[in-house]
Amino acid sequence: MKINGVAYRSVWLDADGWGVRIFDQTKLPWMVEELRLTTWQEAAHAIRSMQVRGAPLIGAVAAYGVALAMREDAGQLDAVLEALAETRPTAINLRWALDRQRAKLHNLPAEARAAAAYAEAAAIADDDAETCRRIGENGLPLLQEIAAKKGRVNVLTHCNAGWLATVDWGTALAPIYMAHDAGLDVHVWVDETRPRNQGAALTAFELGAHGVKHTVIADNAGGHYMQHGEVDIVIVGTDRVTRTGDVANKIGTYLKALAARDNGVPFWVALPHSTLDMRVRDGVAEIPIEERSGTEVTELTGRTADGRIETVRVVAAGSEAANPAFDVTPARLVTGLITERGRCAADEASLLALYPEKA
Ligand SMILES: CSC[C@H]1O[C@H](OP(=O)(O)O)[C@H](O)[C@@H]1O
Repeated sequence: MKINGVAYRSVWLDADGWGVRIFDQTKLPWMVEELRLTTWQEAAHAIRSMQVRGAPLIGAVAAYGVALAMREDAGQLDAVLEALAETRPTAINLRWALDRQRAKLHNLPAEARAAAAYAEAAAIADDDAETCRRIGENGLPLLQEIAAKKGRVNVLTHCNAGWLATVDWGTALAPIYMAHDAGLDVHVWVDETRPRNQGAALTAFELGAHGVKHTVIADNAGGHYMQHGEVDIVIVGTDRVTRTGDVANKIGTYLKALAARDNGVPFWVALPHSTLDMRVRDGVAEIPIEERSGTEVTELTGRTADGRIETVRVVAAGSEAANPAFDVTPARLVTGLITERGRCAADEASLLALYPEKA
């Protein structure tokens, strides 16, 4: 997508053909700062520190991390795959991308691994960009249907599931970009998404850069707007969908789904094939939920009036903080899933009808 009229992906190969470039998303929206990754350890740090985040993007950067490792020492494949897999536990795309690299590289001679790893990483990135574009196409009719009835479409989204969470286009935001580009009057309620503020910092930045009307709201305000008929549809991304349609996503998603159900607001989840985990049936019981540092809750980073980026403590001294980074929305609260292959109900039969090869 575009920043100041210039088209970008969220991860790309540097001009020298081996370094990997990303945006440091911990600096957005205050600074648009590119980083050049040259080692697998730097890729791992970028994922762990959330310089890059978002399930599909995590997978793509990990795949390039494997390529950087093979360029350095092709004999370290198993150790690097294991180390990258440990960077973040919830988004299944990380495992999916690493499994693809393992399958591609494991039986190759060492001298062939680097070129093959870079080719596979590029294929993963290209697959994600095209997959997300098709998610946009398959989600667009949902917005067109609302617009036909009432003119303006008010969408609520949680966290950031835009192009900064994927290689391009995004998942939840892809239909919104396409609706905007098709001339629909679309407005987005952007959950700020405490504690890392991916909504306030990243979704708002993306939508603003694309000219999409949006309003940032406190996470706790979404139910109020649904009660007052201000939300026509909720569309969120996801980090893992089980074979029964349970949805792991940023903490707070479950509460939005409850409010949506209570107010008769459709609750849709957008995902690429790489986010499906058909090994899991019960998402609440089986999906590992990442516990991040409590300092993400007790501290807040922002820009001062004179332009300095500062971090301040926002919690009483001495108080502890807990910080689960995701929750699981049971399939029963999900209206439907938007995928690159079409839309379907959040249940096993519907998913297998779309993805028969995953039976
Ligand atoms: C398109 S996947 C986006 C998904 O990933 C985010 O988590 P994080 O920012 O911690 O990587 C969030 O759950 C988004 O919905």
